[in-house]
Amino acid sequence: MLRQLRELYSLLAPRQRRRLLRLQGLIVLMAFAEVAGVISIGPFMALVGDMSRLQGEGWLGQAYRWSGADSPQHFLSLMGLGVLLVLLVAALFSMYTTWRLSLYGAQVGAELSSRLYRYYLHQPWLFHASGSSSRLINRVAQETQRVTTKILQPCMQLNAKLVLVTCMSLTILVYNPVVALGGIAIFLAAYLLLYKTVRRFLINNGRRVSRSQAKRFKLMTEGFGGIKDLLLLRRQATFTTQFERASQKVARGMGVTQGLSDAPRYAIELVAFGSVILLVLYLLNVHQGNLGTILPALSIYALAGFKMLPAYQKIYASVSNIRSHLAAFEAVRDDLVASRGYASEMAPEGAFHPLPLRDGIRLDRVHFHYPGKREAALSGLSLSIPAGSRVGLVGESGSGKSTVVDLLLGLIQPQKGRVLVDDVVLTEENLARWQAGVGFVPQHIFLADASILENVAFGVPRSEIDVALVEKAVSMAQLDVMVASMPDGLETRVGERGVQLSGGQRQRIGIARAFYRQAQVLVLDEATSALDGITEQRVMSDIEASAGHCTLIMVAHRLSTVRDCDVIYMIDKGCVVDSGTYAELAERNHAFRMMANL
Ligand SMILES: Nc1ncnc2c1ncn2[C@@H]1O[C@H](COP(=O)(O)OP(=O)(O)OP(=O)(O)O)[C@@H](O)[C@H]1O
Repeated sequence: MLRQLRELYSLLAPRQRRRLLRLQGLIVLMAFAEVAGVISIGPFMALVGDMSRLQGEGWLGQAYRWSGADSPQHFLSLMGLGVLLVLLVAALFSMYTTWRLSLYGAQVGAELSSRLYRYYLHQPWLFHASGSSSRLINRVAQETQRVTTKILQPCMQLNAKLVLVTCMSLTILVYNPVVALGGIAIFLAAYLLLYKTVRRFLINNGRRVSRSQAKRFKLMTEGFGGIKDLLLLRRQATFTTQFERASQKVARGMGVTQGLSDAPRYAIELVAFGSVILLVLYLLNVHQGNLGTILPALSIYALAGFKMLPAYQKIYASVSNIRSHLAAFEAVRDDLVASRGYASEMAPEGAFHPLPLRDGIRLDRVHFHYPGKREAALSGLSLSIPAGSRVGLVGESGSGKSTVVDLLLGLIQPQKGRVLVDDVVLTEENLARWQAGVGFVPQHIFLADASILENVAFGVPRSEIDVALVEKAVSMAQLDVMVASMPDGLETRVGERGVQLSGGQRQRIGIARAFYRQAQVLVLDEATSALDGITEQRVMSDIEASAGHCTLIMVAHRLSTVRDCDVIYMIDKGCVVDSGTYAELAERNHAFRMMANL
């Protein structure tokens, strides 16, 4: 456990560590204030037990004469008030420190969560293509939440209470070593015994919660994501049953951990009462029943015990919570380590000047192998795309067209071969500049639950959207009639993932999004497949019109889409098997004729 906590500490940013150090100072001061409160009760009780001390030469007698109190009772009341004041200051200090500690824990948790989110959003395409988004959502939302409330915040509590218990124990140790050592030994033994008994159980319990939590997120993402199929197939029960089972496991796991952290309190209270009886008997025996001597010691022990008992309980509860939820930290640890020192902000889009394209783009004998796949997706594929031309990529499903598109977009890099823009090889250094000039329209457009305006200018802050440019892009994508018929025009919201729009309308928003970027290279991956023939023709002719200065790369199953292309590449098993104009291919290539239904 200590190893993991050290790792967690090493993940903190220097600023967070400095704050922690300042809080540590506050914690020590809080412990001193609490100790002062406990000690202050001693003289007061000594006086209650033996008022004749006021007449003596001791410091109590001197304080009485100096105070100007007109009677011993008056002095006792003043002392009582003084004790209350010290206790009040200690209580206020403790409240303030606890509040700061909770805030600190929550803030660190929020920062870790944001750091993970930022890290995941900046990961390359393959990272996302080979993993599941529900796993990432679970880590950013749920596991970091557990790290915050079940590890970080208990850690802060643990820290504060350990300092308090140590200071308090040292104080009673100075006051009476026998009583202090006896008391500490009894409580430590009781808690250690409890902890040893439940430790393994807590660890396994935490792992079970992590597994079930991940399953719940997966079921939510898949259930809501595939709702249309679920409704149609009436398979909701499969999902709800699994969800219920996973939820029960999470609830049981969390409940058991909480119960195991809280329940021992009652057993320990019993130990505490037993100890008080033992203490009274011991003191009466040592001081031969002299109440005046016993009372102050007893009050100090009682108050110290009153403060230490919940502190011990908190330490135990914190340790069991931390132990049980370490699995949550383990789930995100590697990603948190990887995200350490991650650039807090990537340069904004506009900061890159697009890489100019004068001659053309060339794929030179590129190979690409997806991790974990036996067959290569691309094996030595070469093709060239002259600047300003319209190029079509056709081929059977799985032949490698989308992989070529991903290479052209710079989303993946070839394992062998080169991607050349003019004669410049595309590398990590110039990738951002290349991407700044490329517009991409995928087959499935992602629409945010926002207005059409915001969806066209996707990712641009609301105040920085160029509305005139959006209007132009909307008109070029043949969307102006639809927008004009909508109640709020460009401000009309489209619903989550664009559920309030037809497939064709969604795709046209995607096309408008590419136009908004004023890209010099436009890549359309099955972008017009959801449009009806007439609309496709109109959108294509608009794209063609605007593509006067644009290079157009189109992937299409429907060959009519690429009919007007300057060159069409036929791809099969990761290689270019033929190329030419539509007419040339239709004349000489049998497979092409089959695809075109000629
Ligand atoms: N993220 C991925 N992980 C592993 N393999 C992949 C991944 N994406 C594609 N592949 C594999 O790479 C090969 C080429 O796929 P690609 O998507 O490029 O074909 P495609 O021609 O675009 O197909 P379609 O027309 O069906 O979209 C296929 O065998 C596919 O299974």
